[in-house]
Amino acid sequence: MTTAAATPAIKEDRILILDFGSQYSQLIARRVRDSGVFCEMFPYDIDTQRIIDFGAKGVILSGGPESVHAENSPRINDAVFDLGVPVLGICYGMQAMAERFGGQVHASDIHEFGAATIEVNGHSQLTDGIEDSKTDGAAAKLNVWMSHGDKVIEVPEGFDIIANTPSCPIAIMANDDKQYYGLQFHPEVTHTLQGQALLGRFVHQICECAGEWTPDNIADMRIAQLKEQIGDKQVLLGLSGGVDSSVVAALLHKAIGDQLTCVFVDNGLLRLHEGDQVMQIFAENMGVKVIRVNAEDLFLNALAGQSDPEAKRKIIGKTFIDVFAESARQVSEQSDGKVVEFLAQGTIYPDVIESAKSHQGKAHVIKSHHNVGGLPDDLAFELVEPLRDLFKDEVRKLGITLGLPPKMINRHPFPGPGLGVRILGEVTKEYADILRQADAIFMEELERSGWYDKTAQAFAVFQPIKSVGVVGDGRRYAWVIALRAVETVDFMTARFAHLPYDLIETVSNRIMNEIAEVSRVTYDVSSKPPATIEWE
Ligand SMILES: Nc1ncnc2c1ncn2[C@@H]1O[C@H](COP(=O)(O)OP(=O)(O)OP(=O)(O)O)[C@@H](O)[C@H]1O
Ligand SMILES: O=c1[nH]c(=O)c2[nH+]cn([C@@H]3O[C@H](COP(=O)(O)O)[C@@H](O)[C@H]3O)c2[nH]1
Ligand SMILES: NC(=O)CC[C@H](N)C(=O)O
Ligand SMILES: [Mg+2]
Repeated sequence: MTTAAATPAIKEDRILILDFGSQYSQLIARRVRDSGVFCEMFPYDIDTQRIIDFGAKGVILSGGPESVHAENSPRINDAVFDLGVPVLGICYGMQAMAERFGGQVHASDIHEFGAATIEVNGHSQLTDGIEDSKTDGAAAKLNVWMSHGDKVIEVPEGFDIIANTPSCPIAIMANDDKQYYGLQFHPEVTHTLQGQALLGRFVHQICECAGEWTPDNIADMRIAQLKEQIGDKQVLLGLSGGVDSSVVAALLHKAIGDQLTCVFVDNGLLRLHEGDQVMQIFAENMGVKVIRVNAEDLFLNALAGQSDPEAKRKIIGKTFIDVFAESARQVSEQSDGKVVEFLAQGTIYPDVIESAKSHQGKAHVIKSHHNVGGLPDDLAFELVEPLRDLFKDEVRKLGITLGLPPKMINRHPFPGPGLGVRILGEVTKEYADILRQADAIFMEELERSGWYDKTAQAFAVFQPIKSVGVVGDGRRYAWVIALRAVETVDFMTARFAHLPYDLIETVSNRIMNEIAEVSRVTYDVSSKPPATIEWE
């Protein structure tokens, strides 16, 4: 029974975003969450049942590249309007709504792109009192950001024209009775100065969502959801000591106490002394039961001879599950034979998106995160993934609320496949030992120079190629280490960190001097996209 956590009966007030393919759709989600309201985005064509089950208090229809006049262009599922909740259409979303209710949309190839000032002449619940500037007696003005070719030229019955620009006669339309609204511009981009105010007005006043998407409330809500999902059953949590699984541990500990057993797997692909550190932190800070499994041989044997990145990820994902299954048997034996039905993981939203298991869009598989795309099809557990819809910065805030130590919260992420995806090609213990030493030197110097906290993630990568060097008049023919450091907020895009040359020089000299098996060090200057953060 491989099941993603089902939508629980206890729900926070929530907004449904239907994505028609705009480049800014993801920003709508961020803005709504920033105003304290939970939301999720789905492709415009998801099943009717899912639209109903989501339990939205309001729906936002995104923009999109298509034209409502084009054959087979996307249409709004009528189930949206049957929900009886307010609907906000943005750009394409507005045009599709106008067309649906009998208005007229004028097709054009010419694009209006960029800043525009609109005049607000009409009144609506959405817009009244929201303005950038107003002189007595004159129309209120809004500075907005447009990106469209088509435009609505006649509003449907029941709608009023609220605002216009010289080139766009209907920049805002509103039907206050039904609470349907259309914006031709993009409120989700920061160039629309009152964009956050308009979205806030929509979700709070019009949809009547409470501003409960705050770390305190998220914690309470998730704990209640976990109690409901798990009942009196036993749960096994894969605990890596990273931010995500530590936050899950804290949530589960609060929700179900000693029905929780954590398993920390030493897969031989961890950083220097990591196993001991994790066990120590958890014994000291968390008061949760943790089993440590030494599975280095198991992982390295399974990986022997494998050099394809996706194959390696799948093997690691499966071996993790094998270890979890064995631990579950042991836990079950120790608790009067009660079967462990649930496996908890610290899966977060970017893991899901990049493994394309998302209900969020039709994204391509970039890489199979071991805990999502790398899971076997015949998983014998029901998954518990309370962070599956959160971004990393939201997880960190939640961790602080739950009282986790800042040192744990501010750790750089470390991928489950660990050094397995930082040793390019085949993984061996020899390579892992060399890489561990190089990585430890890099971390030490980052900490010492204060750059650890200024970068979002940094690590060393083992290159299985040899390069010639000269040491003490002798020839050295040895391996190459790459250093990687990035700046990013959400790990979806990243810029390589502009570390000072002096720091890179210190690290490079130390690595080549202290590790005889390394003859050369390089610095990775690739950003994401087009590169990814990890090399495999
Ligand atoms: N060594 C490990 N032992 C047990 N479970 C693990 C291990 N490594 C990863 N996992 C599981 O896989 C999940 C995803 O790993 P990932 O590295 O993305 O998250 P994390 O380690 O919790 O946090 P971070 O991203 O900050 O490293 C973890 O949350 C955890 O449930
Ligand atoms: O738990 C994980 N399992 C994985 O299989 C995995 N692959 C990448 N990452 C981490 O995800 C973030 C984005 O990485 P990429 O740009 O390489 O996709 C970075 O923070 C990566 O370290 C993983 N985490
Ligand atoms: N940004 C959008 O949603 C654009 C909508 C539509 N494709 C247009 O050009 O008008
Ligand atoms: Mg990790």
